[in-house]
Amino acid sequence: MSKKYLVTGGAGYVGSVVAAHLLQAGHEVTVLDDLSTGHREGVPAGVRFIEGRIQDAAKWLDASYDAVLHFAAFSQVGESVTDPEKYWRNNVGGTMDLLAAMRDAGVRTLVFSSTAATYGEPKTTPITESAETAPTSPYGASKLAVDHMISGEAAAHGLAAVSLRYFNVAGAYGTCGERHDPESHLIPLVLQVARGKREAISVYGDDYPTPDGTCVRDYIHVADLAEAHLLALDAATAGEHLICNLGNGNGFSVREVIETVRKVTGHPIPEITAPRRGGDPAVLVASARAATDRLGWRPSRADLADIVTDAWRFAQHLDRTKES
Ligand SMILES: NC(=O)c1ccc[n+]([C@@H]2O[C@H](COP(=O)([O-])OP(=O)(O)OC[C@H]3O[C@@H](n4cnc5c(N)ncnc54)[C@H](O)[C@@H]3O)[C@@H](O)[C@H]2O)c1
Ligand SMILES: O=c1ccn([C@@H]2O[C@H](COP(=O)(O)OP(=O)(O)O[C@H]3O[C@H](CO)[C@H](O)[C@H](O)[C@H]3O)[C@@H](O)[C@H]2O)c(=O)[nH]1
Repeated sequence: MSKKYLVTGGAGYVGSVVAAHLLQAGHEVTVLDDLSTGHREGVPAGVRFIEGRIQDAAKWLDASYDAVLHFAAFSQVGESVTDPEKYWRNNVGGTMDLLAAMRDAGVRTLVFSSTAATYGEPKTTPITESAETAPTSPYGASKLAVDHMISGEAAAHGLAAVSLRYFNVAGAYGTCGERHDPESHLIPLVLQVARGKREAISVYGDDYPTPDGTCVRDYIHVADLAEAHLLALDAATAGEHLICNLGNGNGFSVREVIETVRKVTGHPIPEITAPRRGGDPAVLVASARAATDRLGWRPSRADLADIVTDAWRFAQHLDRTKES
């Protein structure tokens, strides 16, 4: 049955891919985005677009919406360390306003973009949802605060809520892909070398306790991630706040990623060994068992070469359309 959804942050990377999936499933989709880091042209055709802030969501939200999928946030880990108040105000303050607007409008289902950054430096691998949450950045702390806020909203006011804790999102879906500015994520940065936009890739540390000394991450295809959001909408239950990790359960090192980009693009990708980046855990790999058990989710694009191939195709699309 066709439903009506509000997607906050739907002009951004993950939100635009989820909006495209909702549309393809036959739903009516409205994107609310202030374009602070998003791109108007990234919003899929056929979606209603409102340029506005989640802080003002009450202006547009009404009982005709079946649920909100909430992606709008600032998400630069480094910036959150130097400008933490920006993160508390937007990610936490903005979500408080959004939850109030949902309560007032009687919209009682929420899917929220949480993050592996809520766990901080893991004590055991793979990471389950019962692992200690000890974020190492204000970004991670702001997302954890929102998770706590949502738990309270579910317990006190019967919200049906699912938080999805993404690990390293990568890849693209058609013309929806990753375009952060500045870019900090490994795969788009390595692809910038292949596109001739940067000379070499810096490898942040090769003395970690991992097989090749570089950090290991769990890369998940953004289209697999999007499918989990549709399943989460079905699984959401009044009064419950379900939290699920989303990852493939496989770790790839920084050097393995660079090597995969060399194979996919045919470019030599020069690399420079640089000092460690502050706050990077050596290994972050998800247990996605809860997502499988509770949502019925199974990733189908776990191969790193497939993920990089889709990201490369999107980068070439940007070059063709002369975008950055
Ligand atoms: N990309 C990742 O690897 C990753 C990993 C874990 C979690 N997340 C989370 O997923 C979500 C989406 O991330 P992304 O990579 O697509 O980021 P993005 O920056 O591409 O998208 C965020 C969108 O939110 C919008 N926005 C920000 N504040 C807003 C506000 N107050 N009102 C309205 N719109 C606002 C921006 O303009 C942007 O379009 C974020 O909540 C992020 O914390 C992302
Ligand atoms: O130029 C670069 C960029 C990154 N890296 C390394 O590549 C790995 C992946 O880095 P990303 O910046 O792509 O991703 P992170 O693992 O830092 O970040 C991810 O995990 C975080 C939780 O720790 C947040 O959830 C964040 O949103 C999510 O993208 C890290 O070891 C990083 O040090 C490099 O060596 N060189």
